[in-house]
Amino acid sequence: MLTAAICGDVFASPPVDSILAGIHAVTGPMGCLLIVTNYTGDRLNFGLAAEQAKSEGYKVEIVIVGDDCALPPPRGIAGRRGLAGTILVNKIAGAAAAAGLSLADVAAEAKRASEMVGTMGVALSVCTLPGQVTSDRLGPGKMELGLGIHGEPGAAVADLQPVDVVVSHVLKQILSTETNYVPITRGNRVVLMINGLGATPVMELMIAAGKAVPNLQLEHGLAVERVYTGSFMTSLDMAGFSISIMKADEVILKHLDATTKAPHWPVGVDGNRPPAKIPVPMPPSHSMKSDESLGRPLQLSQQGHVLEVTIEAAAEAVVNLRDRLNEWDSKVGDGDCGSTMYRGATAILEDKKKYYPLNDAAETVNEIGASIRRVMGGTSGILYHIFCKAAYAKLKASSKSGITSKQSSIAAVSKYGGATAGYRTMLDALIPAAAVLQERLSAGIDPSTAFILSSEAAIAGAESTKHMQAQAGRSTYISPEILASVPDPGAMAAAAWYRAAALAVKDMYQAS
Ligand SMILES: Nc1ncnc2c1ncn2[C@@H]1O[C@H](COP(=O)(O)OP(=O)(O)O)[C@@H](O)[C@H]1O
Ligand SMILES: O=C[C@H](O)COP(=O)(O)O
Ligand SMILES: [Mg+2]
Ligand SMILES: [Mn+2]
Repeated sequence: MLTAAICGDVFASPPVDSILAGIHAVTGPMGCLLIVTNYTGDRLNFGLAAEQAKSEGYKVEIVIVGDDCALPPPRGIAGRRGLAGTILVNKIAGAAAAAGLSLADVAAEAKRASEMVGTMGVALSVCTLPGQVTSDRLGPGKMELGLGIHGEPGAAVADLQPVDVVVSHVLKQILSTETNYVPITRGNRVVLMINGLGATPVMELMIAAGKAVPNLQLEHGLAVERVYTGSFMTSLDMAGFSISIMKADEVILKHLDATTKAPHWPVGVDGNRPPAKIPVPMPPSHSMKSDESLGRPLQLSQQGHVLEVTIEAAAEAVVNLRDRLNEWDSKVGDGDCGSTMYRGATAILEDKKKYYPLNDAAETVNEIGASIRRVMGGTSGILYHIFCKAAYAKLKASSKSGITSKQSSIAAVSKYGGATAGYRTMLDALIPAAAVLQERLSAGIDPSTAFILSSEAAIAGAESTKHMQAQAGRSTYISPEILASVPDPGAMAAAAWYRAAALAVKDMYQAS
């Protein structure tokens, strides 16, 4: 199956450096195919790692899987979520690679497989994030249809039903001719995967499979060629299962039947081969620069001191907001925004003491990006990494480019993330802040007052996300009724660090 799996923190994409370490560890002359589930954080972190690896001379291709059939095509730019159908794509690509196909051919087979598969799930419980209180949103006797595997609320809540009713509903939805998500019609051959979400006994998965097979045959006129039951793609301790259907032909069946060392693949294990041990080189811990002059200066200039205090204040604001960000994200996303931002903020506070050349604003911003890149992961991590890179480029070109560097950071986040004002993201705090800052500076107001006024615009912009429909990120999968009472966590985080930075600057100028 796979040669390597790159893990992030719970529900967050791994950071670019972890992905690069994986690529470095396993890529030979034939190249490397990255199979990525369709989440913003995954797409961007894997995308940047792939670009970096290519620039180092590696051959890398990416296939993105979005097999979710639970929701109508999303309003915004996020696309369909990657679910358990990805496991079938992994198996097919792995067998194609093991058969000696070229990188381009393996990628083409994986892409074709990803277009043949659809998935939908039903949850009987909400999963528990380590260290967080489990949501009680699912009352007794209820189930969620069309779940996401990251704990976000399902597409619909319904009364518990007998398993045959549930299975029949899910199959209809996957095979719907309205959404036309999978190219499966009567008379086709298919494979079926019943995937446990973490807390469903094998016996119950078998019962679901026992209902699904005759339903596919009799109701939908399909030949069921293979049935896989097991816990392949889980959501921590969630009870429930998902069903994936893939259209099958000889090539797909051959790859699915090929032997594999993967211990949990239910057929084809030919035993007795221990997993290969692959040495993984450690990624560099801060920016790739070998420049000896980088590192914390012994003597801070006045500007260096201001920068240090500002960074501290901004990072501490994020640290203090962790639990509330997680709480908001658990309602309108997957509950990890606070933990992801916290990882970044604590790394910044730690690295600042050793690595940040605080007298040089441009290089310091670059080092902040390096701290973020090393530890954060997730959508926020990669977008803040891009934010810092763009600011660095601008500041390096001219040390007086404070406001234009902010604008080009925002433009870069918008370019790569695909969102803009009104999409219900961090940009709804940052864009109004940059606009007010620009306006006040042009009006001749002193910079620290302009900074304060613009931070008020950031707070107001973040609060205004409560009234926005989501067009980017995970909130696009959440119903408008839930969104209406909760602000976008990424916007609140951006407003909080920006406001704290502005207040710190004001305090320092007032004191001097
Ligand atoms: N395309 C995007 N552009 C800008 N910001 C985005 C985008 N998608 C999501 N976000 C921001 O990211 C925040 C969520 O961050 P995080 O929890 O790290 O993401 P995830 O868990 O989805 O990887 C959202 O609240 C939103 O502000
Ligand atoms: O399994 C988690 C996925 O990597 C989610 O990615 P993301 O939340 O960072 O977009
Ligand atoms: Mg996440
Ligand atoms: Mn999240």
